Amino acid sequence: MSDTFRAGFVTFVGRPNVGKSTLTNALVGEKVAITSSKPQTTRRAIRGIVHASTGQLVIVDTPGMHRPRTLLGERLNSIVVDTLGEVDIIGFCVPADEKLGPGDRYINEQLDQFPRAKKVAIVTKVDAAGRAKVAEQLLAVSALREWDDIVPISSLDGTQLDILTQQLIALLPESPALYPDDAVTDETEEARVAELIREAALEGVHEELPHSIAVTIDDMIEREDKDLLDIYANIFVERDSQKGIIIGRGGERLQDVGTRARAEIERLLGRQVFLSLRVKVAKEWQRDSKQLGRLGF
Ligand SMILES: Nc1nc2c(ncn2[C@@H]2O[C@H](COP(=O)(O)OP(=O)(O)OP(=O)(O)O)[C@@H](O)[C@H]2O)c(=O)[nH]1
Repeated sequence: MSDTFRAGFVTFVGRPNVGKSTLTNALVGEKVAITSSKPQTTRRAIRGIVHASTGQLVIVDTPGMHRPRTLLGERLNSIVVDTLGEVDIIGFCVPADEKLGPGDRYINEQLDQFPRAKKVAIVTKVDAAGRAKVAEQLLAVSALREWDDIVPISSLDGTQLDILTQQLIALLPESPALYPDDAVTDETEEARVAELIREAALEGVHEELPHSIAVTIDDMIEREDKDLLDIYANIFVERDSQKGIIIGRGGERLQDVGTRARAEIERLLGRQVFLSLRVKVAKEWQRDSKQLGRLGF
């Protein structure tokens, strides 16, 4: 072991649902990227920061690569390309419990455009596959290209996460720390609160609705007579019918979203909050560049 300190950026790519956000959270040890069983819930380049004695690993979380169908889709893809051009390491994630498919191969081929980045294959979810299947997947992945490393992991039970951190840091350039050693993310508190609300609103909704939800924060203000933070937020959807789905019969669903979001926000901020949620319709916001800008994309 040398005492060289290393620091730099990594991003995880892979098909939707392969476990990129869960891996980010597991490595950072705190909830920074939202996770969901729905594909493509990640929209922003969120950084999580892993601190080790050997170095500092800054994780840039990108949306899954996919073929764009809307303006939002195009912006997401351009975020991915911008991100990949800047990072030191690209971690290509494939799940152990599904055979390599055309989607994985497509993404792997895209990586040729980023010769500067080291490339590490990460076989995720090994807890969900038997030993033979994991071995088979490692073999299949190693045939795709000359990887700088191949690491099988599980974010769920923690298998090999320390090893992955060490291997990734070993591939980073020599550098002093890039962030203070108590920082876990450079996202603003407000952006993290908005993401937690979006995550709560996404739970249990189907099909195209996930892409139609955006959250903005109007205000976060201290209550005068109490140790309480008042948060005023908007949930934007694209159509009146979607508004009904979010609100639910007699407002029941919205109340439930508020309760779950508030619990997560209180955990993040370590204090009591009052959360006021309003559901608004912004017609076809995904296709409208002015509205995309207003909603933070
Ligand atoms: N069994 C198992 N499931 C996992 C593991 N990691 C993630 N998952 C599950 O896989 C699903 C997708 O995980 P995410 O982390 O949201 O996947 P993602 O690749 O970030 O997805 P997008 O944001 O859609 O690109 C969730 O239901 C996770 O609980 C793991 O190590 N083992």
